[in-house]
Amino acid sequence: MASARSRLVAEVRASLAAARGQARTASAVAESRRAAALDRLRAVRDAHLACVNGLGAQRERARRAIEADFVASARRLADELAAHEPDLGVVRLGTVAAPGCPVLMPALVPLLDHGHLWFTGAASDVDSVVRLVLLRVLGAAPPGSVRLTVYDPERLGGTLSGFAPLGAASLVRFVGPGGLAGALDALVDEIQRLNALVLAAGHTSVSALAPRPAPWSVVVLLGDAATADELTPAASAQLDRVVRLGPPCGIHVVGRGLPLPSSPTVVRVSVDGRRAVSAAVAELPITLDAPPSADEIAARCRAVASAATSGPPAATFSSLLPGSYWTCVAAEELSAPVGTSLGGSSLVSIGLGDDPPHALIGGPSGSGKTNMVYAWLGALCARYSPDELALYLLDFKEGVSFARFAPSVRDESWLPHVRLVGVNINNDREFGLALLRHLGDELRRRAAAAKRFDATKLAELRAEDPGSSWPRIVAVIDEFQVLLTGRDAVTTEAVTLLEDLARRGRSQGIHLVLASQDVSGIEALWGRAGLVAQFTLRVALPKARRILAETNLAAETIPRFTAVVNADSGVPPANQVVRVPDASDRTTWRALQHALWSRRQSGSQPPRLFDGDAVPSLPPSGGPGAAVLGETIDVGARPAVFPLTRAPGRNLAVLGTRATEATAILSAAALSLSVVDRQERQAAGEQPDPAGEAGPPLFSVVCLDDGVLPAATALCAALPGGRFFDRSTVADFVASLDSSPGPSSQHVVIGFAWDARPPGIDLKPLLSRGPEQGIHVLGWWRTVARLRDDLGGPGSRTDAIGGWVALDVHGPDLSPLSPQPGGPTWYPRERRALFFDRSTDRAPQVIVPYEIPPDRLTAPPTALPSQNRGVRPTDAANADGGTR
Ligand SMILES: Nc1ncnc2c1ncn2[C@@H]1O[C@H](COP(=O)(O)OP(=O)(O)OP(=O)(O)O)[C@@H](O)[C@H]1O
Repeated sequence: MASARSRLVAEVRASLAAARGQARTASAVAESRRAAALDRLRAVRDAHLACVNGLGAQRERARRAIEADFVASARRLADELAAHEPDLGVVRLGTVAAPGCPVLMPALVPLLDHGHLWFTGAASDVDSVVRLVLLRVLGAAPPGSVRLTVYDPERLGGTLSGFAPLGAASLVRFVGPGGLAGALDALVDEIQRLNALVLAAGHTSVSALAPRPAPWSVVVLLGDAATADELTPAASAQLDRVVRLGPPCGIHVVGRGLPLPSSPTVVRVSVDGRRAVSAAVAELPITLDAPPSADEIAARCRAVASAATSGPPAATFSSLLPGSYWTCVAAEELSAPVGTSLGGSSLVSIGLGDDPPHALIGGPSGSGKTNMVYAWLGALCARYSPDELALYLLDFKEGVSFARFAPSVRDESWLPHVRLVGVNINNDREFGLALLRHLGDELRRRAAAAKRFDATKLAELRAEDPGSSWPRIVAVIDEFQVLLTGRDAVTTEAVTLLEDLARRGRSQGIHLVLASQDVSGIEALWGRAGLVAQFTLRVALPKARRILAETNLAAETIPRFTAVVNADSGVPPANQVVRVPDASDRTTWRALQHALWSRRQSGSQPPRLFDGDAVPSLPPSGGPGAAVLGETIDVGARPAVFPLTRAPGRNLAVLGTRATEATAILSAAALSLSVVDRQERQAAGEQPDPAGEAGPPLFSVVCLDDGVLPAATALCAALPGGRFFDRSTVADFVASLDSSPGPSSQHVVIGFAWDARPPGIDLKPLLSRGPEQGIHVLGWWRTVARLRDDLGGPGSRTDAIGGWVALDVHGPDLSPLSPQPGGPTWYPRERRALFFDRSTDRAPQVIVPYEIPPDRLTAPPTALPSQNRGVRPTDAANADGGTR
C-alpha cells in the first residue's frame, strides 16, 4: 500500500515534473515569442519614427523653398515697381507691406497721362503728401514739361510756397481766392484746344503727339469747407469736365477739400499721419515716404527752372563741318546738317533739291533765325565748292547780318560762294525785286540750256554739259515780307517772280530760303496757296507761328536754341527737333570763312555788296553821250544813264526841293558827260552823228539860287570850258544861245533852280527846240508846277522833258510827266530818287544819287580820273559871255 502510494506518489511526482517541464518549455517558447514580437514592435516603431522624421525634413525643405520663392518674387516685384518709380505716369507715395511678406513694396499710384489724385485726411497730413507728389512729378519729367496751377485760397499759396522758384520759368501759377472758376474755365479751353489738335492729327491723346504740343498741367486744388462755396454749380460743372476729359490732354488734378466728382480717373487716397490706404494699392496699409524739406523743394524747383530756361547743352558749330572741305557734289541736291537731334548727338541734315526745293524759316525776333542760317550756310559752304553752290543773301531788317560774308575794312576775306550780299536794305524793296529779276534771268538762261541739251533737271544738264559751271543757287531773303508789303508795282512784280522761281526753280537748281520774324510775312504768302505749297521745307524756331502746318504746334514747346525741321510742308509726323549750335560767334565763323577763302580760285571776285546805308561814288564815266544820274538798284550796280541824242525832248528835269541831292545828280550828269570825248565814242563803236555831235560838249552852268551857288561854281570850275551864269547874267546866257555852238557841237546847259529865273526869261523855246540843235537842258526845278510854267502853263504838253528825276515829289504830282494815270507810286525817301526816261522806260526806277568824289570837283579834268583816257582842251568859246 505504501508502495502503491509511493508509486502513486512517484507517478504523480513524475507527472507533475513532466507537466512542470512542459510548462517551463511552453513558457520559454512564449517568452521568446514575446521577445521577438517586442523586437518587431520596436523595429516598426523605429521605422515609423524614421519615416515621420524624414517626412518632416522634406516638408520643411519644401516649405523653405516655397517661402524663398515667394520672397524672391516679392523682391522682384518690388524691384520692378521701383524701376517704374521714375516713370512719368506713376508716383511713389511710400511703401506697402503685404501680410506675411517681409518685403516692402513701393506704393505707386498713376498720375500723368492717367488720372487724378485726391486725398482725404487732416489738411496738414495731406499737404505733406501733396508736396511729396509734386516734387516727384517734377523730378521725373523733363525740365519744363510740367506746369503747376495752385489754388490755395486758405493760405494764399503758402502751402506750396517752396515751389515758387518755378515761376522763373513760368512753370507755376498761383490762383487767388475767387480765381477758381476762371482757372477751371481756362483749363476747359485748353482741353478743347488740345482735343482739336489731337483729333486733327488722328490720335486719341496728346501723349501720342511728338513732340507734345503742351506741357503737362498739374492743377493743385487745396480747398476746405470754407472755400467750398467758390465751387458754384457752373464751376462744379467745369471741374467735372476737367476730371473727365483732362487726363488724355495731360491735365491732372491733385488736391483735397473739394467735392471732386467720382470718376474712374480719380485715385483716392486716405491719409492718416504717416499712413495711408488706397484702392490703387489693394487697400494695403501704405507707409508714406518722409515729406521733402522746404530746402529740398526750393533747390529742386530752382534746378528745374534753370534747366527749363537754359535748354539742353549746346551742340557745337564745328560738329557740323566735314573732315575735308568741298568734297560734295550738288548735282542731285545740297545736303548739310544744321544741328544735332534733341535726344542724342546724331547730326540732323536737311536737303535742298527736287524735294524739298525751297524753305521757309520762321521765329520771333531773337529766336535764332539768323543763327540758323549761319549754321546751315556754314555746313553747306564747307561741303560744296563755289562751283557747286552760289549764294545770294538779302537782309531786309535793320542790321548787317550778312555783311560778314563780304570784305570789310577789318577783314578782307569773303565767303567765296557768295555772289551778292544786301544789307541795310529795309527801305529798298526794289533791291529785293532786282535780285528776283536777276534770278529770273538766270532761271531762263538755265531753262534755255536745259532745252538745248534736252535735260529736264539740273542733274541731267550738268551731266550733258560738263564743261559749264551750273552751281545750285540758294537765295536767302531775311524778313522777306518787307518785299511783299505794299499794294504797288514792286509787290505785284515780286510775287509774280517769286511764283515763277518757286515753281520752276526746283528743276533748274535755284532754291529760295525765305525767313520771317512774324506771321505777317507768311500771311503775305498765305493767300497764294500755290506759292506756299512749293516751300515744303519748314524750319520753325521756338514760338514760331504758322510756319508749320496749321495744326502743328510743335514750335510752341521746343526749348531755346532748337528748331523744328520739317521737310513735309509742316505736317506733324515729319517733325524733327534739332539743337542748333551757336554759329553766330564771329571768331568761329571767321576761322571757317578764312579757311574757305584761302581755297578760292585765283581771280575769284568778292561778292557785290549792296549796303542801303552806303552812298555810291560816281564812276569814271557812263558811256558816250550819256549823262550818269545815279546808281540803279540792281544786282549789277549799273549807273542810270540819260543819253543826250538829238531827238526832241532830250532834256532832263530834276524835281524837288532837296538841294544836296539835286546838286549831286546834276553834277554827276555834267561830270560824266565831260569825260566822254570823241575817241571814247569811236572806241565805243559809235558812228559819228551825221548831224555832227562829234565835237566836245559846251557846258553852261546857270545858277539862280544862292543856296547852291558854291556847288554850282565848283561844278562849273570842274567842267572843261564851263560857262557860268547867275541871276544877274542869265539874260546873257539866253542871248548867248544865238551864238551857241553850231550843229556840229553839243551844248549842255546845267540849270540850278530854274524856277527862280527872273521874269522875262522864256525857257520854252530852249526846251522844245534845243535838243534837235544839240542843246540839252539838265535842269533843276523845285516843283513840278514851276516846270510846267516853263513849258507853257497848266495843260501844256510835257514832252519837251524826255526824262526826269524826282526827289521829294509825291507820285500824284508827277502825273503830268508820267505815262501812268495818277502818277507813279512813289513815296520820297532820303538819298533815293525816281528816274524815268520817256524814250526807254515803261515805268520809273529808283536810283541812288552818287556822291561826287572831291577830286572830280577841284579843277577841269586834264585827264580822266581813274582811267586816264583823253584830255579835252579848254574850249576857247568859254571866254565869251561866261562869268566865273
Ligand atoms: N543755337 C544758338 N546757340 C547759341 N546762341 C544762339 C543760338 N541761336 C541764336 N543765338 C543767339 O541769340 C541771339 C539772337 O539770335 P538771332 O540773331 O539768330 O535771332 P533772330 O531770330 O535772327 O533775331 P532777329 O529776327 O531779331 O534778327 C544772338 O545773340 C545769337 O548769337
